[in-house]
Amino acid sequence: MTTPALDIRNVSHSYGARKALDDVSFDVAPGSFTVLLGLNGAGKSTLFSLVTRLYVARSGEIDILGANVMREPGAALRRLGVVFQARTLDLELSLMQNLLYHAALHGIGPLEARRLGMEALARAGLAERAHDKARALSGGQMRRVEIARALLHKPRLLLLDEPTVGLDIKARADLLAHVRGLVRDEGLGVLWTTHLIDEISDDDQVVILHRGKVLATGAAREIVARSGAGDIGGAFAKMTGADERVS
Ligand SMILES: Nc1ncnc2c1ncn2[C@@H]1O[C@H](COP(=O)(O)OP(=O)(O)OP(=O)(O)O)[C@@H](O)[C@H]1O
Repeated sequence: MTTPALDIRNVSHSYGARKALDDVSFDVAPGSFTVLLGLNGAGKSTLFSLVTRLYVARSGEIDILGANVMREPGAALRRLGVVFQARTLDLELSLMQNLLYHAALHGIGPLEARRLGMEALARAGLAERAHDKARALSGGQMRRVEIARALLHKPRLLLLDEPTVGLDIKARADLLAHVRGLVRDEGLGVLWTTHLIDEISDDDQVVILHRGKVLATGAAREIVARSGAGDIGGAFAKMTGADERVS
């Protein structure tokens, strides 16, 4: 069996008495676009914090390409790229400076960092903007730079936490197409969190997370078929109660 890009087994986490994650298990295969679908408060950000080791899981195991985040954190985190929900570019720096800063944090020397930076910007369609300040970019372009930065050290797993928040319809579609292209062309494993049904394609892998529990995993079309609903929004509503529709 191929080693999963991300393997989450029986993970639980509480904030005081509030259980944010309850025995969560799923995996992300290499070269798969996996959507973590859940409403606000489902536990998506908590899960991100555990995978990135911002928090320590109270119970359960998390492996990134076979490296355990607790026992081998250095190896695990080197295989991981993350795009957080909040924007994190320095707007006063150029795109290249933003990338070089990240490369330095990963111990990549300046010459190699410039080469990798130009390569990453070209992949993002932004090579000609390398020396523009980040402030001059549109929201969608900024997201692409954040993705380029997250991929600079060549991780095999990319996590994106609600990356389309604040983008218009076209920028959302472009960003989705860009990331799906990375999955297809480079075999990256991607975990994309959202509460937006229309970001899911029939062939995507989906994990439905609701109030800290995984309610379903599998290809979107299989989840829909199993539920007897007409579409993934209907399947979600059936599983969670009709009043809890995702948009
Ligand atoms: N630092 C914290 N202290 C206490 N409770 C928290 C904390 N962070 C999250 N929670 C609670 O844990 C649960 C899961 O929250 P989490 O932010 O992980 O969900 P989410 O799916 O990412 O939602 P959102 O999209 O709104 O960020 C919620 O009930 C939330 O109120």
